[in-house]
Amino acid sequence: MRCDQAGDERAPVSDDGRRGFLKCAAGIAGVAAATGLGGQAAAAAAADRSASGLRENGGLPDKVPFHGRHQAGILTPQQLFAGFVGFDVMAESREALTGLFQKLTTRCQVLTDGVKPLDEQVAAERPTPDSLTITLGVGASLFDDRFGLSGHKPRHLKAMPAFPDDRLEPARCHGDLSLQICAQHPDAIVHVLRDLARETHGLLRPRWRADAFLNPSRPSGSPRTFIGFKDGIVNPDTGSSREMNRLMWVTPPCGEPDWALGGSYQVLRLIRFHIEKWDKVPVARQEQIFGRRKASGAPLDGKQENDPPRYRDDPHGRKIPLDSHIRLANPRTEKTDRSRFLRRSYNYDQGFDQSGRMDLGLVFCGYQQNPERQFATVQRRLRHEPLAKFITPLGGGYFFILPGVRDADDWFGSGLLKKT
Ligand SMILES: C=CC1=C(C)c2cc3[nH]c(cc4nc(cc5[nH]c(cc1n2)c(C)c5CCC(=O)O)C(CCC(=O)O)=C4C)c(C)c3C=C
Ligand SMILES: [Fe+2]
Repeated sequence: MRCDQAGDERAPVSDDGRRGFLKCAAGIAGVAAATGLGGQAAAAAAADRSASGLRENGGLPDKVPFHGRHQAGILTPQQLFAGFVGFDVMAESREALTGLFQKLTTRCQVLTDGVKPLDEQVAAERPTPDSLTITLGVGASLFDDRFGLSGHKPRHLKAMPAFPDDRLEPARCHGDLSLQICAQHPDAIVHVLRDLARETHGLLRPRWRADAFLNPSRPSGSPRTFIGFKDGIVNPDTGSSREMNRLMWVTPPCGEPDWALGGSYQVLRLIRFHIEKWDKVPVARQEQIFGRRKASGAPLDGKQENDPPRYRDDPHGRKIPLDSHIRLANPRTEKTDRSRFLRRSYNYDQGFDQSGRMDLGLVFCGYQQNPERQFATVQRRLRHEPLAKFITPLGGGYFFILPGVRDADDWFGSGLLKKT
């Protein structure tokens, strides 16, 4: 089957409920998969790292390997803080663009090895890796006529369209490049941005930025968004390379250019909550809107967070409403199986707006093989969901996450810029 075919699903619907308790191990395996370790070596490395305190760091190594077939920061278990930035490229020639990508490669490699503050008075401090990952994407606009790349655009890359009910602000959308910078402390993200501003001076102009973070698990399990429900409970199995090759990575025969193999599509959506309105809704109604219990995160037909909802036993939606968020987002049928994708979202809080309303919400971040087959299909299913009244998408973009930098001789976009 080609990567863009949505229906005719032959693979069995996988058992999402199993994943929750495997999440930490899957995260570890995910790191191994991302770095090219396979099978027993990965398991041994995972065991080694758990023994050396990996668990205390949320399943994250202090230093996330930079080199690999895929970029870090996708299968990597989520760090606590994230900065998402859209940039325009100011380079004026193909050579300057190549130089920019090479410079970004060097700096990202050095920084993930250990973030060193630029300030002179603290420069003597030992650099700390802080589980930093920097994940680079390219937007459709990079493939215009400036750099001779127009015939080489990834097949499904286009500017993010406005969906019904979106109120997209141009100043918070799109970009030639995207950076997702994730670390265990917010200052690491600022140091990365300062370093890149200095090192790429004149070549990049920021368009928009969203700083975001994970809330702590309360009292346990998946963290909660500001809407109060646990989020990120169900995701594809990052420990399964078969699942990742079906849902995440650009793999043959996707009809994608060769240079793009090993990459992935990133969908970013800055979604504001109308939290004052939401807070007036009784909890029982909120639970119907999501299809899960607010306190435990369990589906309305289950007891625990990781219990899989059993839609087949509830065809009329008496327990889990047919229009609930989880049921529309993932109906768990054979036909909808290939529209699943990996969510890696964070919360934002930007204080109050001019009317005194709280300006907070979600930096929704999804990774997938094909944004039309996956994100957009799910988004269309969610169109008339009751949650839509309480949220407004304001920004974001579609980006293609470049394949990983293989080794010290390789650089971001080498396949694209060398060959074309
Ligand atoms: C188009 C895709 C999605 C958008 C946009 C989206 C927005 C959004 N979601 C929440 C909160 C939750 N989402 C949950 C599950 C969930 N959401 C999507 C997709 C989109 N969400 C998917 C595919 C799923 C998984 C469904 C499943 O497989 O069962 C949940 C439940 C917990 C969980 O599984 O993570 C919550 C809570 C908000 C607040 C929001 C917009 C602001
Ligand atoms: Fe959701």
